[in-house]
Amino acid sequence: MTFLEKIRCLFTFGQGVALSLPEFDDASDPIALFDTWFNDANKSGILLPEAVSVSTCSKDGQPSSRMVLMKSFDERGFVFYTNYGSRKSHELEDNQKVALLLHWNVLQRQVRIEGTVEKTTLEESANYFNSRDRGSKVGAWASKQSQQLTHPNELKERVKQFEQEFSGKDVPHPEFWGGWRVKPHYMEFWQGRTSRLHDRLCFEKNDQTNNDWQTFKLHP
Ligand SMILES: Cc1cc2nc3c(=O)[nH]c(=O)nc-3n(C[C@H](O)[C@H](O)[C@H](O)COP(=O)(O)O)c2cc1C
Ligand code: PXP
Repeated sequence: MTFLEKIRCLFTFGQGVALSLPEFDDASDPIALFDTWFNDANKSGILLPEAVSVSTCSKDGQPSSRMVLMKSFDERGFVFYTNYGSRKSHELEDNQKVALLLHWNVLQRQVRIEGTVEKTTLEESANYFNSRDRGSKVGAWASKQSQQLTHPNELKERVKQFEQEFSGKDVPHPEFWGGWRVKPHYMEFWQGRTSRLHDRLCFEKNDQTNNDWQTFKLHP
């Protein structure tokens, strides 16, 4: 983003933004557009532009959402890492349908993604786990994510226990911790505009085996 664009964003905040939209036609690729928007978000100085809401659904149809950090994306999908014993992971095991939501407020932009999940490979999960700092690695072992604490000091005690267990050694990658890749079949790019006359650029595909996206626009 240029300095001038930043100033224009500041002045138009809340009333739509002055960033130009890319050309949009049937040949457009939503991953390439996401890449452009993600770069804009990174350059804009927004804290944690990679923070994304993940919505899952329980067997009986109860949706739930939480934030995670998106660690990578490409043509294959959007990846985040978590505990495979967590609530979100249990729900994703039962129902692979998932929705992601990103909001970059300074840019007046929102991206909606719908798709299905698959687990990242063991190698991919281990590679990412091994890149984390030691404290977060120990934390992953200590946290029985989404389970109730049985007593107030349980988490602290478990951290101590695993610090001792791995003292002087590398912290290994736990098999209960890894990535989910969201394979999109619907993506919508929302750009705020004046008078609430926003742009909504949508991409949809019916066949996961190819990269043929249909494009259309929606009323705001
Ligand atoms: C900004 C932000 C980023 C987060 N990133 C992650 C993440 O990448 N992975 C994760 O497991 N939890 C992350 N969390 C915690 C989750 O929001 C959530 O509390 C946790 O994963 C348990 O969710 P669940 O019980 O629905 O499975 C993050 C929270 C915030 C606020
Ligand atoms: C519980 C948990 N797991 C994973 C992450 C992902 O971030 P990182 O791998 O950078 O620690 C976060 C980020 O808040 C988190 O809270």
